Amino acid sequence: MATVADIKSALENVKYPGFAKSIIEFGFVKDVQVDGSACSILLDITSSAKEVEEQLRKEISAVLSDLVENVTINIKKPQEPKQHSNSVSGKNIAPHIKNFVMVSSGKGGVGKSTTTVNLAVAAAMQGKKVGILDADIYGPNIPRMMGLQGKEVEVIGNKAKPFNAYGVDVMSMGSLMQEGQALIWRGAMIMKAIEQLLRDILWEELDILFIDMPPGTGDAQLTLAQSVPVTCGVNVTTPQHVALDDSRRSLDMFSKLHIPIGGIIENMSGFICPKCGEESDIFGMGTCEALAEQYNTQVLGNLPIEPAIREGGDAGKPVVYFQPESESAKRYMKATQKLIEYINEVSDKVENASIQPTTPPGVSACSTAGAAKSSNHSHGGGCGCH
Ligand SMILES: Nc1ncnc2c1ncn2[C@@H]1O[C@H](COP(=O)(O)OP(=O)(O)OP(=O)(O)O)[C@@H](O)[C@H]1O
Repeated sequence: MATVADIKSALENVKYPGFAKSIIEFGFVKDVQVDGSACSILLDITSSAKEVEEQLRKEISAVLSDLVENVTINIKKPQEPKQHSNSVSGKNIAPHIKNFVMVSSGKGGVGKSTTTVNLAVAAAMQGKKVGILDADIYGPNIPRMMGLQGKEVEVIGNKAKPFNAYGVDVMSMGSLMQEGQALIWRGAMIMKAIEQLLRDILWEELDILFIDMPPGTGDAQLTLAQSVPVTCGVNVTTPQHVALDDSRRSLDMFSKLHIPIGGIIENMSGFICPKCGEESDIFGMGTCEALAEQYNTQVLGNLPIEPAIREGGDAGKPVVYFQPESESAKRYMKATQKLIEYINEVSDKVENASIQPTTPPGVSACSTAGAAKSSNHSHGGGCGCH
């Protein structure tokens, strides 16, 4: 029968992967116990790599196979360093903002800006210090939706002060560009614009900055992910299968950029008749559950087509603030609560501020001229009850 000394002596033949010394010489073997034909070993190693653990398990089992029948190997190792969206660039150009939520959609017109506004206002109503950065350079609708259209930006030094509406700090490319001016955005310009919106705006200390991205997966998403540690992404989609295919691309992008997925908002999920209050299925309902499961995330909420949502958007009066008793407002509040819970779970205990900022002197974004596109589509229709 093998003894502890026999086991230790066999383990002297197991080299620590990548080194000439054995795990015994390194002092990584912390405990060996033998019980008849079984033995258990406790290792405490310095690498978090999966490959190192796998190799050690294989080699230990091999050297002990003649001595004992059953081997239990327990390995203590450091936690794998967490990948952030900015892990490669190491940049964090807005360290005083605790959490960044990237609101994305696979395609345009699905209600991404509407969702951003209502989630942000709901988060402020739930006591958070919140901002919205409208980075949708192709169609910056946030000023209209927050009742800020046409307001002049206040410039202090060479930085711009965000507006405040309904308890939320807001800055939009739309407020910095001259309305109606067309501009073709190319890669480098998009990157510069996104960086300036983070660096040259006097953002206060915020708990959450919601960022309304241009639709799709392009340079803007990449730049943002490399510029700050994005806490999580929220995907907005409508329930039709064609929209879900686009959403997959958007969700794949989150994964590639190491952005945790906070959840999916299924927008225009059914229709609530303003006259009878009845909910009817128009584009399909509940189709995002399977998508959420596939990406190991959650559906934050199913938002119906409700005229009050569109009217609130057009009038600059977010439904969650002005009609808190409406079904949509309640669902936005619930979705926000779920999102905040998720943020609390994933956000590191390490303060964002402890990641060293890189702040080369920037040029004020206020000088940037461009286009403001307004794309408010109305979703009317009826449930057929009248
Ligand atoms: N659940 C809803 N019920 C009723 N109207 C809605 C709903 N969601 C969005 N809308 C309306 O649909 C239109 C498009 O919404 P929004 O601008 O938020 O979409 P988007 O995805 O941000 O579009 P873009 O790609 O142009 O930025 C707006 O008029 C908005 O008020």
